Amino acid sequence: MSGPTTLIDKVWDAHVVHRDPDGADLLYMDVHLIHEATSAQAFDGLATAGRRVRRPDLTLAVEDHNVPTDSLTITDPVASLQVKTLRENCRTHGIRLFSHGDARQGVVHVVGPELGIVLPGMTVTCGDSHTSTHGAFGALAFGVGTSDVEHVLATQSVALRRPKTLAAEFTGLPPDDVTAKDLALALLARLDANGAHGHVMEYRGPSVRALSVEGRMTLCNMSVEAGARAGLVAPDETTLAYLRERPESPRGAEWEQAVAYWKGLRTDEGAVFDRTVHIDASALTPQVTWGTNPGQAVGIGDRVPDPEKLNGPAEQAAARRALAYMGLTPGTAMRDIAVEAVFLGSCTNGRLEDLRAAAEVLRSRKVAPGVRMLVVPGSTQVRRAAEAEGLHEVFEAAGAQWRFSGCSMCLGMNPDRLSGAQRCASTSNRNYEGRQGNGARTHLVSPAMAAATAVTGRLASLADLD
Ligand SMILES: CC(C)[C@H](C(=O)O)[C@@H](O)C(=O)O
Ligand code: SF4
Repeated sequence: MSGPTTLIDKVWDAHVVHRDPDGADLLYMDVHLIHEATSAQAFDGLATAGRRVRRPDLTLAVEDHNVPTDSLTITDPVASLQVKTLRENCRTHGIRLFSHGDARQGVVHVVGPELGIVLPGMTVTCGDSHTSTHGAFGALAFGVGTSDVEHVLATQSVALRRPKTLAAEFTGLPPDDVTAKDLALALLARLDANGAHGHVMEYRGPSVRALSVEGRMTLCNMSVEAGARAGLVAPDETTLAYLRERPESPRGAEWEQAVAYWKGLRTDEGAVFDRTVHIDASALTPQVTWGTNPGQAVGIGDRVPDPEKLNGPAEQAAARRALAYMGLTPGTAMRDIAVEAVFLGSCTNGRLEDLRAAAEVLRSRKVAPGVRMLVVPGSTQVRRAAEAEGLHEVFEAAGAQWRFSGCSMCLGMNPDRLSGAQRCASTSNRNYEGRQGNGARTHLVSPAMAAATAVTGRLASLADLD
């Protein structure tokens, strides 16, 4: 590419190994993350083809999706088999694996960044849609399917069509109670569930710059919920400060060299995006979802929308169906909706900063009677850091359960599930039908709102607390 270029195109172009006439580019991958839920078939395919893993040194495996969070012993037969298979595959190919109980175990998208193995300008892939999280560092991070996982294992590259570029411009600065999660939900509400299909988004503007790296991870994590291939934020001083302290980030002269390169990782003045969306962050309020896709979100002070008043027949039909599933009536104030469960965790909002925000709310307050609250650190490192600050005591004193790390109630793949049509305020990223258990009803919120909701027993923000 010549002339002013977007960051997305710069990172893409720096990784093209081969251009195919049919339009796909073969892209080199700097980091490959794997987990027990989506790697077994890929390793099987590799074995059938008689191949080895090309770069075990660039591959990192964790156990996260299936593991129980109330114990370090896996008893479920399906989970046991998946974990055993991952362990065998990692042993066979010499891949580093963080197992349940390891000090560095955790949700794959929390573990990679905290180790410092994802750096600005890198390409990252994983057989998991929320790989987009790693875009927070100015990396191009793609979730791929199992056949692509096999391809990356075998060749350290993957064939992808060049994405379109979308600038998500957040103008102004948000009010104090509006977090990265609220920015993400507000953007999704604007874009609709599949509105960024085929694009990579670059998050831009002063409110993105003001976010911590953790907040940027929350934002990038949800890119895929808009149908985007990935999302990223250009690196800056905040990124450098985060990376400087990571155990595996470059040191000494290598660090200096890397920083010099990273400084050029930004969208040039005058570069043109295929599409631009503006969101006025200063006008936002804390967001909550009412439906069964993450873009069905409103401000906490709003009401459940009337499907008949939405735009067009498709959106109306989707809303009718969502409301039937969610057991909600149009016009109900969001603040009047009572919940039975609260889930604080996941790769969206299971980092230390998220736990701190919730603990702040729960300090000297109690979880409402009849509400079950699970606090699940995104990684064992997060769990230990939180314990060192005494956050676990705050959660337990409030009546919440303090767990080991894993994907937990983010999805019903492990013992942490809701039963029946239970309603849950959740800091995760998906509210699809059955996501947290068959029939379960999910309302996506930020950590602070999850904690406020736990206290009041109804969907709430900080403004609802005494
Ligand atoms: C199980 C895995 C394939 C899935 C994903 O791709 O994202 C999961 O992590 C999720 O969040 O739904
Ligand atoms: S925490 Fe949830 S979103 Fe993240 S990887 Fe696990 S299941 Fe997927």
